[in-house]
Amino acid sequence: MHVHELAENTYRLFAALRDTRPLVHVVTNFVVMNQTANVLLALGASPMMSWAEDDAAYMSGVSDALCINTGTPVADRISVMKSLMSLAGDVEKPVVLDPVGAGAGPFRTDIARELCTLAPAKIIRGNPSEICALAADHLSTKGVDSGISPEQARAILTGHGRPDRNADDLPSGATALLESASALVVSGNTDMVLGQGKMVKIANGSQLMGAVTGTGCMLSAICAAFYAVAENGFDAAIASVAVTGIAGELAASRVTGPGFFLPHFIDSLYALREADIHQYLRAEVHSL
Ligand SMILES: Nc1ncnc2c1ncn2[C@@H]1O[C@H](COP(=O)(O)OP(=O)(O)OP(=O)(O)O)[C@@H](O)[C@H]1O
Ligand SMILES: Cc1ncsc1CCO
Ligand SMILES: [Mg+2]
Repeated sequence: MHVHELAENTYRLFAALRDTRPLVHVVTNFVVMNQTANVLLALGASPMMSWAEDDAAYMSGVSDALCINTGTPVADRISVMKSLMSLAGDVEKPVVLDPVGAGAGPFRTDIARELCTLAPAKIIRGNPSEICALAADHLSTKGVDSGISPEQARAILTGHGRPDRNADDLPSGATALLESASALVVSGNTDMVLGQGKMVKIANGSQLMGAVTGTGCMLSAICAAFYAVAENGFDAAIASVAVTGIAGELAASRVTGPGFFLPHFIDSLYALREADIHQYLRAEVHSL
């Protein structure tokens, strides 16, 4: 597929999102809850941030997509996350799992791994070491930050460089994890979207996105909004990464540091035009 087709598909999904205004139920961490709701509104979706167990069955019945983020995993939240993912799995509702801090100690890693077994129609979006902690038992996350680069993650996830690897009979970490997901998004200076046998690399974004907290969490919520209107998780993930990166780049061009970055990111998402997607998208398609 050509970058022009990726841009066209991204805009088609963006327009569909704005037309339908999907209800996105987000159970996320206490650090980013408010900014995530504002980002979803600016994008054109309708956010709902409840984490009450009493609310779970009703919300699951009316929401168009679910985003689960394990950033502040207190007991009540873990329990409602599991209930919501199971309910979503029953009706094949689009789900995004953001395994914040997977690979930073056994507590978080185990929670993320258990959530991975629920709701197969899901995008898993994390930074390089979070995804590698799920796919390849590679434990290198520093708190909530990645301990490895996207390129190192690519080598680990595809099994590249492993002496025992036989492409025919040994599934790579990514392939095995994709049995419980429709797409994997590994974010960083370059983002990778992995699906069965295919990968798209997207080089948009700005260093400032790593200088404020929660851009990854917001990307995951954006993935859920796009998944609500997309035919599959892979296309939803590409559109989400593209839109987030381009809005981030436009915001970064208007500020001198992280302090004002976030409001400009919200404004850039709100004002994003079809022409911006065509002009700025930098993507490459690879086979895995
Ligand atoms: N150096 C960079 N250059 C370009 N874009 C970046 C850079 N660092 C992060 N990004 C972008 O920021 C977003 C979040 O990615 P990141 O890997 O920082 O997530 P994260 O570690 O999960 O963040 P958080 O935990 O703070 O939510 C992605 O859209 C990514 O493309
Ligand atoms: C900083 C931080 N700590 C727990 S969750 C979170 C938000 C970014 O993942
Ligand atoms: Mg994160």
